[in-house]
This record gives sequence, structure tokens and C-alpha cells, in this order.
Amino acid sequence: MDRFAVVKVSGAVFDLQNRGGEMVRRVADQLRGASEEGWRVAAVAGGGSVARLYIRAARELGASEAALDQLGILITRANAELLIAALGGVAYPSVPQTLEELLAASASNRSIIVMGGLQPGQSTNAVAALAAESLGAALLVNATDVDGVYTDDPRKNPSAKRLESVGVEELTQLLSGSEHKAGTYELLDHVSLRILERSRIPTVVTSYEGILAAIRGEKVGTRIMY
Ligand SMILES: Nc1ncnc2c1ncn2[C@@H]1O[C@H](COP(=O)(O)OP(=O)(O)O)[C@@H](O)[C@H]1O
Ligand SMILES: O=c1ccn([C@@H]2O[C@H](COP(=O)(O)OP(=O)(O)O)[C@@H](O)[C@H]2O)c(=O)[nH]1
Repeated sequence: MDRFAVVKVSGAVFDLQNRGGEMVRRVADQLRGASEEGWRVAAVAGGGSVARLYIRAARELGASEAALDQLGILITRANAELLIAALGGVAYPSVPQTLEELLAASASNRSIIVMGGLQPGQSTNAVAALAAESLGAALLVNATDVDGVYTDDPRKNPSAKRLESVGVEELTQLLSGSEHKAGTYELLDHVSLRILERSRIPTVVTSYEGILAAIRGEKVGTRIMY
């Protein structure tokens, strides 16, 4: 039976305007390392600042929230194509757009599959949770642009402390204030939290520099407890 790790890759990795594809390559190297150590990987690419640029412009043009989400999904799939390019032959060559397509891709001999969004009303964190459920993943790594879950948003509250572990109920409370609109869904959205809870998916929130360390079981980031 294949041992799958699902990795949600922060959209910040695809903010190409600053450093081009350098962060994409560093993530690809970690995913390749995991596959060389016997893991199969399903990666989910986030939208990042390009998705937010399109969402903001389309909102000003009067598009519906559902249309904004759909636009965000298109950008996440473009980001997924970038990660596939960086991975070369080890990656499944196309971006699954449904869970059925993900399962079909998992029947291939490629050890790494990369996808983006699925449907409006959620974020790529929900996609990662659903992918983990569908694949019976042994681990979900939420590789974000901070190194774990903090007692408060560390970007707003410098005295926030990083948590070694957090219960899913406590995490739900902690994130209850975040908006559920296209382009927001900060850290983990409501959909993903409920899916993680119902299937008790072993999950680590860490930075996108700590993906391989998290897959190896090293003590990085924040573990979600059930
Ligand atoms: N309690 C918290 N712990 C850590 N980060 C938090 C917390 N609350 C809000 N955040 C914010 O969530 C951001 C990560 O969420 P998001 O922007 O959706 O990243 P991603 O690109 O990984 O999806 C962090 O940069 C941080 O500013
Ligand atoms: O299944 C999905 C995945 C993503 N999105 C949209 O695409 C945007 C970009 O995805 P996300 O916010 O998860 O990216 P990141 O936070 O990693 O930049 C989201 O805000 C949503 O608007 C969506 O509607 N459905």
C-alpha cells in the first residue's frame, strides 16, 4: 500500500515577482527528497499574491464571490504547473481538477502529483484535507509562510508564541475571526478544519522550508491534535 503525504504549498512560494522560481525549486527539491525516501506525495499549490491581484481586480469589476473563487482556482492551477515543471519526470504531467482525477493519477507510476483548487467556497487547505481523506494519507503537511500555529497572528502580534501542538477545537477558536471570502481563508479555513477533525488526519503546520523535515517526523512546526 502506497504511503502518501499530502503537502499544501503556500501561495507565497509562487510570488514570482521577487525571486522568480527559486522558492518553487526549493519546494520541488524537498518533495523529490521525500519521494526518494519512499513517500508518494500529493502537493496542492496555493494562489499567492497573483491570485489576490486577480481577485481584487475582478471584485472591483463586479464579479460574484463564486466567480472570484473560480478565478483564484485558475491561478492555483497555473502555480501547480510551475511546480510540475520544476519536478520534471517524477511528477504526474497534468493537474487533476477533481478528486476523481486525483485518484486516477494516484494509480499511475508517478510518485508526485500536483494539483490546485477544486471548487468555489473554500481554500486550497480544504483541497489538501480532501485529498488526504481520498488517498488515506499518513500525513498532511500545511507548508505555509510562518513556521507554525501561534497564539495569535504573528504578523500582527509580535508577542505571539508558537505552539508545539494545538487541539482542533482550540485551533477553530483561534481562527474563528478569519474571513471566508475569495482570497482570504487565512491559515486553515472552516472546511479544512471540519474535514481534518472528522477523519483525524495527522497534520503538521510548518513553513515551506520545513516540508521534508515534517515528512521525516522531525520536531518542526505545530502538530494538530484530535
Ligand atoms: N494563529 C495564527 N498562527 C499563525 N499564522 C496565523 C495565525 N492567524 C493568522 N495567521 C496568518 O496566516 C497566514 C498564513 O495563511 P495564508 O496567508 O492563507 O497562507 P498560505 O499561503 O500558506 O495559505 C500567516 O502568514 C499569518 O499571518
Ligand atoms: O478549492 C479551492 C481552492 C482555492 N480557491 C480560491 O483560490 C484562492 C487561492 O487559494 P488559497 O487562498 O488557498 O491560496 P494561498 O492561501 O495558499 O495563497 C482562494 O482564496 C479561493 O478564492 C477556491 O475557491 N477553491
